[in-house]
Amino acid sequence: MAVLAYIEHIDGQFQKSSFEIISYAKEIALLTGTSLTVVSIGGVRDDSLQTLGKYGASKILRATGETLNAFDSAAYAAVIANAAAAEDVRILILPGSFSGKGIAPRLAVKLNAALIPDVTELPAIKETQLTVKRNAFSGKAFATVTTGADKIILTLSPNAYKLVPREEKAEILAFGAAEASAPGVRVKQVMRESGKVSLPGAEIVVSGGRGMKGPENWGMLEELAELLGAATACSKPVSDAGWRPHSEHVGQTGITIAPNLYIAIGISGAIQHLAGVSSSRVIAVINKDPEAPFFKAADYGIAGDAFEVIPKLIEALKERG
Ligand SMILES: Cc1cc2nc3c(=O)[nH]c(=O)nc-3n(C[C@H](O)[C@H](O)[C@H](O)COP(=O)(O)OP(=O)(O)OC[C@H]3O[C@@H](n4cnc5c(N)ncnc54)[C@H](O)[C@@H]3O)c2cc1C
Repeated sequence: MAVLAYIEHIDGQFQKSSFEIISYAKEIALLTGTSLTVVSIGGVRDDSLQTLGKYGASKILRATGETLNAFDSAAYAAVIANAAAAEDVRILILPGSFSGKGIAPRLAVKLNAALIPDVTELPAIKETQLTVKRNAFSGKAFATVTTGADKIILTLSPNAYKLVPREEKAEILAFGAAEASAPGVRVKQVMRESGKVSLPGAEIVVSGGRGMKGPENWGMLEELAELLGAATACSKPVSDAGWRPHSEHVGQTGITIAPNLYIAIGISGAIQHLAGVSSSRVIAVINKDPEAPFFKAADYGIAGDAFEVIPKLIEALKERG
């Protein structure tokens, strides 16, 4: 019984999160003495697919077709379900991303599988029982879940597993598109902001809150982000006010991120905000109120006015070159 991993790409390019999925899935295949099959959906060039061999993908099923050019959770779930049946799979690994969260429940229903979302560690597998740790309550707690189900789907939290370099020669096989019914919503065009670091998989995130006073002050956050190679994010009231796009809103009702470094500027640290960022490896807070709750969750803190601190940080980074 093989292990199957679904990996996503942006315009044909794989991100670090996909290599994490393959590293993690390969380790489970080794633990269970089985093989790993990777499913890639949509237009990806052969040379990009070949790079997956560096993390242990030796068999890649590539599904292409008109209905698969834009993300559609029903169509993608149908392809992965077909691949799981063809490969006689017990354990499926999906990213804990927007698309993974859309596909996983549909797939669980199709395959009559147990779904364990947001796992953070390798599972312990004893005979038919699989036990794994997962994030619970928006990252405020961990749960340890055991299942003996015939089919098991795990979604892996971003940045939860290391990259494990391996040298495998990837064999790429064309896989038939699913007979998915016509999607209810048809995507006509996808426009991406080019040249910006994408928030979900970013290593460093510079985030601003209501303490930034208004959208006209975001220039310095963007400059800081650019110098650090970081993505930008914001608190909910900031996106609600239209200062920043909703795609940047992190927290309980926004997206969940787990970068290596999260820099929170002028954000109070409400529990609903922390729910989306508390898995960050290092948290640095800049707030003019030394009593701001965010300092309790921070690894580093600067109690100071953002309008004085940020220009100094920018200057120091420029001097460093
Ligand atoms: C059901 C529900 C869901 C929610 N979901 C989310 C969510 O997903 N994400 C989210 O972010 N919020 C969410 N919220 C809102 C959350 O409770 C907070 O209201 C919000 O996070 C506060 O945003 P803020 O920290 O930007 O603003 P504020 O609370 O107004 O804090 C601004 C901070 O900036 C500091 N400051 C002011 N001026 C400066 C300066 N010059 N320099 C440095 N610091 C300065 C202040 O000291 C203060 O700490 C949710 C609320 C509810 C009820």
